[in-house]
Amino acid sequence: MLQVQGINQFYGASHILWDLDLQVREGRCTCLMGRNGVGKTTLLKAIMGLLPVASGQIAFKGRDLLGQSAERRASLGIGYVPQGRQIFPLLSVEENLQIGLPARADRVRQIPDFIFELFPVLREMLHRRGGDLSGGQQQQLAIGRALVTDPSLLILDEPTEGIQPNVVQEIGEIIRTLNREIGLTVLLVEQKLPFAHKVADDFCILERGRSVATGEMAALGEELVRQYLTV
Ligand SMILES: Nc1ncnc2c1ncn2[C@@H]1O[C@H](COP(=O)(O)OP(=O)(O)OP(=O)(O)O)[C@@H](O)[C@H]1O
Repeated sequence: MLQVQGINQFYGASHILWDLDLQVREGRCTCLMGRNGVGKTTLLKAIMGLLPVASGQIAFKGRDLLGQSAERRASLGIGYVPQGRQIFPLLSVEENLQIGLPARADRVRQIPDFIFELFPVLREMLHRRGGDLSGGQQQQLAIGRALVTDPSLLILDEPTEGIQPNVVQEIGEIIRTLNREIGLTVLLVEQKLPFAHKVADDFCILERGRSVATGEMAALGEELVRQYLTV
């Protein structure tokens, strides 16, 4: 569904992503792994069009993405939940969700009902300020906001970061439901190995901006974990 080929990316003179390939198969959940600073967030931002790339190709459902704006990539069916969630603390839950919808002069921004079926707490908290929600509720809000346009690929950057351990499991169940029951293809960055094992089908490990190992999650061996993932 998503094919990244030979991507090179620079921050100024710093070469961050090196000839990087990534395949995300339709209907599956792929986990992008690697230690801090290896380029995971940079890769997601490049896919979303939030950072320019120097060379390479990115295709979504066979269509070239690199010539498209970030807004256009979202409208083609890619939802993005950034690292740190980035909800607006002073806006209501409803306003935060509406921000995910494209602006239409001819009608009120209507939040689809399935969002509240997936996240009943967001309906309960609809008029509360985003900043008043707990960390887990904010993560649901951030995922809900990425889903209001009904994407076919959902990209999540460290969805469990800063979330209490008992809520991490809840976030995992939400991602599993989205992927296995609703059929969304998922690409996520995740550093917690047990969580990755629970939700993901495939892995791709980055090391210093290069893809160094890929495969099925069930086959991720101890040697790769020791070499590239443990700190
Ligand atoms: N805006 C920026 N300007 C310059 N260098 C940057 C910028 N953002 C990130 N970097 C550098 O790019 C490299 C990759 O960073 P990136 O955030 O993509 O890594 P990551 O794997 O997502 O790490 P983490 O798990 O800590 O979020 C790091 O060396 C980082 O210092």
